[in-house]
Amino acid sequence: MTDVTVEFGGITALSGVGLTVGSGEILGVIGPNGAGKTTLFNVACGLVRPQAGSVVRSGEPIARLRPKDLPQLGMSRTLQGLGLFDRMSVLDNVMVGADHLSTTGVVGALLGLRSAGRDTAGLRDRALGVLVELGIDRHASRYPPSLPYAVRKKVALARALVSEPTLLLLDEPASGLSDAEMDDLAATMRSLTTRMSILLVEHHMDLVMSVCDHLVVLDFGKVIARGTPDLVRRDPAVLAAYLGDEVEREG
Ligand SMILES: Nc1ncnc2c1ncn2[C@@H]1O[C@H](COP(=O)(O)OP(=O)(O)OP(=O)(O)O)[C@@H](O)[C@H]1O
Repeated sequence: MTDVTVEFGGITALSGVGLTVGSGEILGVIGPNGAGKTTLFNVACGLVRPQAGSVVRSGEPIARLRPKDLPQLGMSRTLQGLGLFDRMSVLDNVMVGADHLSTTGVVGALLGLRSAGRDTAGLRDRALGVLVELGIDRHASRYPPSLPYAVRKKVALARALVSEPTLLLLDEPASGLSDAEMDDLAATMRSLTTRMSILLVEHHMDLVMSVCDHLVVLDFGKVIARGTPDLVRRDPAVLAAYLGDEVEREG
């Protein structure tokens, strides 16, 4: 992103924000409540269009990024609300994430269109492969409402992975997870970096500090610090921003 500014009415949610997710790196975006993290994530996935600045992918500015353009750009996202289909099996939920790779469409296959059969066999294999990678293949034929939250989160991640993105956008993937589940998520994220970059927006400091290569810290819509977790952790501007947040909450 270069020089991205977003205003909602009179509120400046982002002001001249620039960041780069390097190849194979995990870039974390952190900041106190209201700092602009969600807005930044929404700009990255085309849900919010900035008033100024641009989103650049592989050196090319993207004129009007929309969420449906993400697969063609080698991008994929998970959202805080998991957005799984309750009446579809885990495997079908994951296959939906790869719809653009199929000529007839997964939806066509799910509707029983015969022409879609051969086309989706490959996608089914790929979806199963991702479920195996995430250790949830035994749940392939289950329905999301019958599964624990952590497993449903993995299904949502699997759906984002099946399109084989080279840039994965994760919005608060650790929310609602136990410490052990978070360790598992961290290991998964690290292993994914062999084939993709990750932009991580996350509140949970332990995860951010342990898994990210670099961090960008927002406060009141501006970048107040950037660098390795070790550097950012000791930055006085970051400490002051978070301390202010604590004081406000306690008050
Ligand atoms: N749709 C909107 N309309 C008006 N103001 C908005 C809108 N979305 C965000 N804002 C404002 O923009 C600022 C940044 O909000 P944003 O949700 O991006 O911050 P955040 O860092 O994600 O916060 P949190 O950690 O609380 O989720 C806030 O002042 C927020 O009130």
